[in-house]
Amino acid sequence: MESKRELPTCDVCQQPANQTCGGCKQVYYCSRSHQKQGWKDGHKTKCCPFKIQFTSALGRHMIATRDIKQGEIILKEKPAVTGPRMASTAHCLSCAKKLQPSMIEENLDYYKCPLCNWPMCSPECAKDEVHKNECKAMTGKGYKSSIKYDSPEKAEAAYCVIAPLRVLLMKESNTKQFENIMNLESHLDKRINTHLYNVLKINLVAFIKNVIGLPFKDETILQVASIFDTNSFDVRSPDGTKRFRAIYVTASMMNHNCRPNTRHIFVGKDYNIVILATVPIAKGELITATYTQSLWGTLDRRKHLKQTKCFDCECERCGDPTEFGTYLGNIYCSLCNGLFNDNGLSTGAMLVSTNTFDETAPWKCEKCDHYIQSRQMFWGNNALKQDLNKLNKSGPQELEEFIEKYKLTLHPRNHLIVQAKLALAQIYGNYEGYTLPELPNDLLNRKIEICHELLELADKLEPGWTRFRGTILLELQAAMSMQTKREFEDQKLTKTGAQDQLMQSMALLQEATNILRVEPHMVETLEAKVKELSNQLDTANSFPE
Ligand SMILES: C[S@@+](CC[C@H](N)C(=O)[O-])C[C@H]1O[C@@H](n2cnc3c(N)ncnc32)[C@H](O)[C@@H]1O
Repeated sequence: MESKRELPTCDVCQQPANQTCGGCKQVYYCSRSHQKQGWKDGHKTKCCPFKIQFTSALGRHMIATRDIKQGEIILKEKPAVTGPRMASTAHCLSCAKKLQPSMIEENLDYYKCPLCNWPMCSPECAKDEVHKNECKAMTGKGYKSSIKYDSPEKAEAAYCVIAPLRVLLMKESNTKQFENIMNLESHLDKRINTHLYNVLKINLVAFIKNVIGLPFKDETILQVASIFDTNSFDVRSPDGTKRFRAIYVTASMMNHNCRPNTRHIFVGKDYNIVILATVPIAKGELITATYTQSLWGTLDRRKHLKQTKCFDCECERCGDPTEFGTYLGNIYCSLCNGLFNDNGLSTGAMLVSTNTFDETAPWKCEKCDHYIQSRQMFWGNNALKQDLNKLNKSGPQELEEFIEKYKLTLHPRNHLIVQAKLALAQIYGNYEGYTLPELPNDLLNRKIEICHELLELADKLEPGWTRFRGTILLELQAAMSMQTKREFEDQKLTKTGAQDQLMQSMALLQEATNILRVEPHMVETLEAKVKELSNQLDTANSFPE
């Protein structure tokens, strides 16, 4: 016999109901008035287009409870706790600003909190609420920081105590939030015997127990450090002067995917996180973020995820030896190599991993029977990475030479070549001596060509409304507008041709604006760019036919 389906009931009066909340599609109401009442009674703070589920393979993760549109805000959340990074150069403990030493009593030193002696940016910050509890806990036990800062660029390990201390002090001051944080995944069992955690056992545990005298077990103290390592977001102010770690309890329920469907930004003076859908997300789909760099090859991404987040990524991209046909992490086969097409690019075949989920699996040529061991790939990759890191990136010359030097080994979309091209896209058009008006036509064309390549790559690896796409679109439209101006002045373009090209630039700028206008610090720049391009269009329109 068919079982009777239970009728949904109204969240307010528990009577049968047939209307759902439009925001989450999870809660039912019998009428419009009860929907309004439910909203006021507290649904307002709980309504969201996702739910948290659990599976043994993925742990807790976010699932869309309704279709989510591209660009839609999925979640806005305050940080549960913030703190300096594990090892940090001198940063203010309150506002997180990177500090510069100044002359204090004839010595180059930082301004320090008069009570606990940690470097701060000002007396106001020393008195700030964020710092109050830890300052009291330290000075109450007669502790004063005595770190000797050798250089403003040297990261100090002593900072590792601050963020865990803030969480542990919450047990008394904000018990609910303390429990929320302690409920997060830590992977302490996998981290506890690593070198870093052996150091923390000596420094952090001794500081919390012996110096501050807090009655926590060693394991609880290390668990907090491990919760930070697993869940915290790296937060930076738009101008790059402030940098810290923050835990957002709900946002940290987003699992990782190497082709994510969200991005996040931080807004307001409290650095609230805003999670945005970069592509349309269908009801029932996982809502994912990336914990690594999208422009790294699979070997590097999986290694980073294993080391920092303690899991083996088995997403679709990691499972595809060509990374959706981009060959981002691949190199040419040294036997098949040597043939070129008309553009001077190698037409050789690629070496691909025989099992991307096994980092020890050999790599094989797609055309011939040539194999190499995975460790050769690792070594080669690392050697070239070091080569790239050493380059002078204040100008284009060494980056262009790198691309030329490795064109027989690395595909034009190999991640190292892509990183060099990304740097070039910024240099051409922006750096001194290479600003758009100064750029010769061949370099202007080079910038445009690189921007197109990068956008194509982004479509495959991190599609949709990502910050990467928004930024490259801005670079491309600026270069294209300059190209149009020059071609029109050189009479290579008719008035209609110029108008058409400027309209294409405007379409790119519109898309960049749709992507980036949610970032408050971008609004002014975007408005200025729209105004500039509109003026250029008006000028073109005013020319006689
Ligand atoms: C920020 S937490 C995400 C929430 C976590 N799943 C939980 O249950 O608390 C990060 C951890 O989630 C797990 N995780 C995230 N993405 C994953 C994925 N794609 N596959 C397997 N585990 C994943 C890993 O254990 C990782 O260290």
